[in-house]
Amino acid sequence: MAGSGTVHMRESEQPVLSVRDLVVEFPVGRRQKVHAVSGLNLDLLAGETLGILGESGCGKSSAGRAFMQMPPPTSGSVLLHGSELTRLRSRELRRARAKMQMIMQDPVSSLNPRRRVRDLVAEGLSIWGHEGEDEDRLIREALHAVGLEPEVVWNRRPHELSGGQCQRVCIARALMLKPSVLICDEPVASLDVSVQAQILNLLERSKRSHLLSLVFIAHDVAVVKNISDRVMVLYLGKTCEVLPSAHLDTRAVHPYTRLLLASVPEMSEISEATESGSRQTQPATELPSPLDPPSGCRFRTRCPLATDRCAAEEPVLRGLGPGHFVACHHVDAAHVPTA
Ligand SMILES: Nc1ncnc2c1ncn2[C@@H]1O[C@H](COP(=O)(O)OP(=O)(O)OP(=O)(O)O)[C@@H](O)[C@H]1O
Repeated sequence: MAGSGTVHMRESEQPVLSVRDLVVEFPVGRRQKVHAVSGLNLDLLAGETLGILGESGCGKSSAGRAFMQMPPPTSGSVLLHGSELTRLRSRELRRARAKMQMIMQDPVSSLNPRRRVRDLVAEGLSIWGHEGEDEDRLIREALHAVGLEPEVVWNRRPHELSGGQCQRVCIARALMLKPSVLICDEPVASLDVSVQAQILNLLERSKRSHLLSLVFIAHDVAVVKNISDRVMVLYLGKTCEVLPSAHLDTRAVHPYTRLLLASVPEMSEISEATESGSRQTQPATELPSPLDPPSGCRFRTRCPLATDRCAAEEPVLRGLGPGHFVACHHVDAAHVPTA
């Protein structure tokens, strides 16, 4: 199903999360709309981390929020363990959604400032009927698991914690619901560099201990490469390329992926070494308006390879090799370095 943009590496497995033809649009005034996500397809397999990479404004957060139905997408399908979330209403949706939790970029503002840590972590427990005598024990265990001392933070409010501690509370709160999918939307972007690695390690550990699948949304190429098994590159709401993260810097061929790699010094050295003269990336320019995206290939206005065909015909996502898909008229398997 490469032509439909489906990215499914281990064909025999049932995905935990399947997204088909996802469209997210935001009306602006009477006539216009922001085309935030335009026909996204993905399969997330058990235990894998899928990175979604792209510049600010490419639609990463809109996609992640639409997976959660916060708000529901304009159209398309979101199947979680085979259950179609877009058709569920209120109570059923809350229950189904407990299996998919989201960690946001700004942990402080995603916590109710008036509530204490104990109550913040307890939020949502009622969905699983864990209220009652063992609730405090579960909360203590959850705090321990994310590296917080329950005795120290129990009665604290978010403003009495650091950003990293607030993100740990958010992770504890999410894990309390025993999700199978965790959507992490730029979970370290607002944190000090010294704390970022700790939170990334905690997410890795939580993934293993809770048998989670992760969708990891970020604009930071190095962070996405390090934490993900596969990377999906998004540009103006469309998928450009999907490939195993281990091959991101050596085998990526879409001109947009190469542009992103060129912005990372240690990766651009490798990219330049594998790049032919005709595939040099252009310097960064402005993202076109998502109110009126370019016709055909949305990247064509910034692409060094663009031709008339790119304006007339939208490239379809097609397979170049195992787990490697690209949507570009001008690259094929022969462009993928083999070394
Ligand atoms: N509620 C909204 N109303 C109108 N436009 C929106 C809304 N939310 C997002 N957008 C627009 O949709 C487009 C995609 O935004 P989105 O936040 O999904 O991108 P992103 O890749 O996650 O970027 P960032 O990392 O900056 O959040 C942007 O043009 C943004 O301005």
